[in-house]
Amino acid sequence: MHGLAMILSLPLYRIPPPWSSSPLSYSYDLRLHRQLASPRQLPLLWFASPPRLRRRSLCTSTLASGPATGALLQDAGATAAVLAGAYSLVRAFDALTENNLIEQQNLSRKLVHILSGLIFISSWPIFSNSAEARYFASLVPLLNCLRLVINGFSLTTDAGLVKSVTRKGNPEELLRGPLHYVLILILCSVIFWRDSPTGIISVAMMCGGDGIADIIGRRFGAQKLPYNQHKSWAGSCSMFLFGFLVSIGMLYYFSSLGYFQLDLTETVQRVALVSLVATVVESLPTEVMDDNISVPLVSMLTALLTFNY
Ligand SMILES: C/C(=C\COP(=O)(O)O)CCC[C@H](C)CCC[C@H](C)CCCC(C)C
Ligand SMILES: Nc1ccn([C@@H]2O[C@H](COP(=O)(O)OP(=O)(O)O)[C@@H](O)[C@H]2O)c(=O)n1
Repeated sequence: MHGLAMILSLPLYRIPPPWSSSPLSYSYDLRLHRQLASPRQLPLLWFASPPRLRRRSLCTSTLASGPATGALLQDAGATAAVLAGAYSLVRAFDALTENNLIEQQNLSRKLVHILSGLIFISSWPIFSNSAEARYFASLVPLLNCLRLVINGFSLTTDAGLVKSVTRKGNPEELLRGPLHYVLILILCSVIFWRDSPTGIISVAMMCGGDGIADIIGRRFGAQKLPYNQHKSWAGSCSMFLFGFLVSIGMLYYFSSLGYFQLDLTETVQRVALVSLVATVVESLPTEVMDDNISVPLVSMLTALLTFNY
């Protein structure tokens, strides 16, 4: 059976809406299990199959080498691919700024700020279901952490990196916002991973919420906050809205892949609360803690208290 015919022969499963309060139906599991039992028909849904079913197909397809070896190879490949993606993203924005396709270095930095973390957590499903997968994934921010430290102390000079992720082009700046950013990604990968909404929401608020606040606030932030003349209503409102929408979108993405099931109404209420708390904290006129620490940490705490995992 050639490729197209094979794909067309696949029964079109309707993945139960991730917001359904009832767990995956037995008939769905049974049908998908039947489908996965035959390696030749590893369906396009393999990627989207609930993790517990994926283990069987992985074992089926790696009987010769053993499931552990298959998972190790999968995680090593995924780590290499995401590392390459991280390097390419920074290089791409460096080139766009160099060629004046992005007129402002700050805009370039903020787009790297928004995209890096969101694409990173979006890549989590390509890692295996092994217990070690989260540690492989955390290698990406860890190696970027080392890169920031080495360049931050000017042990080497990566001009493209400095230009793409610093405000003023000083290498020491790499040791503040960017370093805090990757440390949070390591923490969320190892502690929460893709099994909990907490880490996903924290990264979404740090990247989507805090990142957009700067872009919108700098451009449309004429009306300053009464208690902080450096922050504006436009920046804070955009942080709340974008942080909320990106968090909901990322939770939908992971729940549609079967990592967890969430009740829509409760999730909207809880994420709105997390986004509100993070937005208020970000707007405070304190310089005690970098936003890349305070925003994800307060999001983590609020999400843990509301989602309980
Ligand atoms: C610009 C960044 C932080 C600065 O924040 P702020 O000072 O504006 O508040 C982000 C720094 C990103 C870092 C250099 C690279 C991180 C890569 C990430 C771990 C993996 C991305 C992989 C994906 C495939 C792009
Ligand atoms: N809530 C916010 C956040 C930022 N901003 C604007 O974005 C600029 C940078 O914000 P920021 O110092 O929080 O930037 P980062 O620390 O996130 O890099 C501020 O000086 C404001 O012009 C805003 O107007 N309202």
